[in-house]
Amino acid sequence: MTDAASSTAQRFTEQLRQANLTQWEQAVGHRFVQELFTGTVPDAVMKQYLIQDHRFLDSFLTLLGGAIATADTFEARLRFGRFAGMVSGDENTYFLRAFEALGVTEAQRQQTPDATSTKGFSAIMREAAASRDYTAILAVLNVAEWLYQDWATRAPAQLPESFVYTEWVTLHDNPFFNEFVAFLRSELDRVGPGNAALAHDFFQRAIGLELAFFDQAYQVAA
Ligand SMILES: Cc1ncc(C[n+]2csc(CCO)c2C)c(N)n1
Repeated sequence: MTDAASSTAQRFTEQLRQANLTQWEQAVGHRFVQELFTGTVPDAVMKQYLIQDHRFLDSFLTLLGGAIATADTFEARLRFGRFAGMVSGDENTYFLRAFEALGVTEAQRQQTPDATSTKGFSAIMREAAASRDYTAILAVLNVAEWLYQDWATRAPAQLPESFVYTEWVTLHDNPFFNEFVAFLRSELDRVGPGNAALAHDFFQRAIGLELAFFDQAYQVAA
């Protein structure tokens, strides 16, 4: 192996992914992802997924706030700040437009209880943010962002017609997002080895929740 290749193989974030590869691939290759690419997610499943994911976004912003508070460089704080602005803008309008296109009413959204995996995600994101530990926060952020980028970049060139599907792919595969994932990985590569057990713990739990999150969308009456 060349020096460059061996140092790539030893990246801390790659070690984390390799340690959880089975679950990672199960999530990235999930039925939901396959059906998203072909535009064949049953409407009831897509509605349930998006209702739950819109709630996920609320806790996610708490986690980003934790990253802004605990990052150890000004540059990192600026990056997280810019990203928080993007998430609070474009992505939020995607949800609202998708709810309208799918005929999801405000009442339906309010009456739908939190799925177990939504509660689990909310809890781990709040736990990581409350820990005030930059490594723990980065471990959860890396799973949430990198795993989504991984499946989105595996999408076929020809995407479905409806923006409900297509935009959910392109939101997770575009130059701004890809650069942010690269940044998240380099930050965890840098600080993670100093607190490896903690990083592994949060990373592993977050992957299990990602898988459960896709699964729960199918646990609705179609
Ligand atoms: C369960 C679940 N896990 C990860 C993501 C991905 N994600 C969450 S917030 C965010 C930032 C802006 O897009 C991204 C990429 C998701 N949506 N739902």
